[in-house]
Amino acid sequence: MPVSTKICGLSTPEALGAAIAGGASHVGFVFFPPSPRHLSFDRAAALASLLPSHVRAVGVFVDPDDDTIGQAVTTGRLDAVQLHRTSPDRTAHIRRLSARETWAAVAVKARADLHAAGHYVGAADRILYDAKTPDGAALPGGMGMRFDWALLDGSSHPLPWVLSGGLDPNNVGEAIRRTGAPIVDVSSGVESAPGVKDVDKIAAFLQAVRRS
Ligand SMILES: O=C(O)c1ccccc1NCC(=O)[C@H](O)[C@H](O)COP(=O)(O)O
Repeated sequence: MPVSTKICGLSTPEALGAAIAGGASHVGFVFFPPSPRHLSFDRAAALASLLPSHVRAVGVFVDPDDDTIGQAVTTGRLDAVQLHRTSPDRTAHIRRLSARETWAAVAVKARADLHAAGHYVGAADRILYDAKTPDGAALPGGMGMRFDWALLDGSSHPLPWVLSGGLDPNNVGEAIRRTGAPIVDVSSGVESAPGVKDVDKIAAFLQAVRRS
């Protein structure tokens, strides 16, 4: 089964083009003002209009309120929503409200953190295992941090899942072999500076996934 790839935090047509040309299955648009990747809904809609129908647009949010989700879904062409720091109850509510495939981010540092995934059964469609960022960090993701992939050994994933956190063109092949991830997600590993995507790194990442 080929591994799918989400390139997250895109903000220019050039980077979007590299993701599409390299075979990404998903692209991520971040709606979180403190992030260097933050987009307005209009900007995201303009980018989404460039996507072929087989590439899915994922809106990335941090515990969003209903208005934010409503605006994002009506303005942009979002196929899915990805929720960070959002409780299972809120996640279930947003899934109903948005009528979109819903991904719940689970922040992982220790094996006990994996238990949180089970709480999203019935609330989310997919779990995104991401590295836990330090207490007080400005962002819950997109910081190039990875967690110990061995923590996933023997895991019976309660939902379809995505591997994220600190992936890059050099380590993604090993990450896929080690974990059996069906989908991998990357942001800062394909950037030249925070929020600045590098088209060559996007191409190299997608090539490394294809070769894995
Ligand atoms: O990327 C951001 O700026 C961001 C901001 C707020 C919430 C989530 C965010 N990113 C989530 C992602 O899906 C990233 O792709 C994921 O955390 C992996 O990032 P990286 O370790 O930099 O590859």
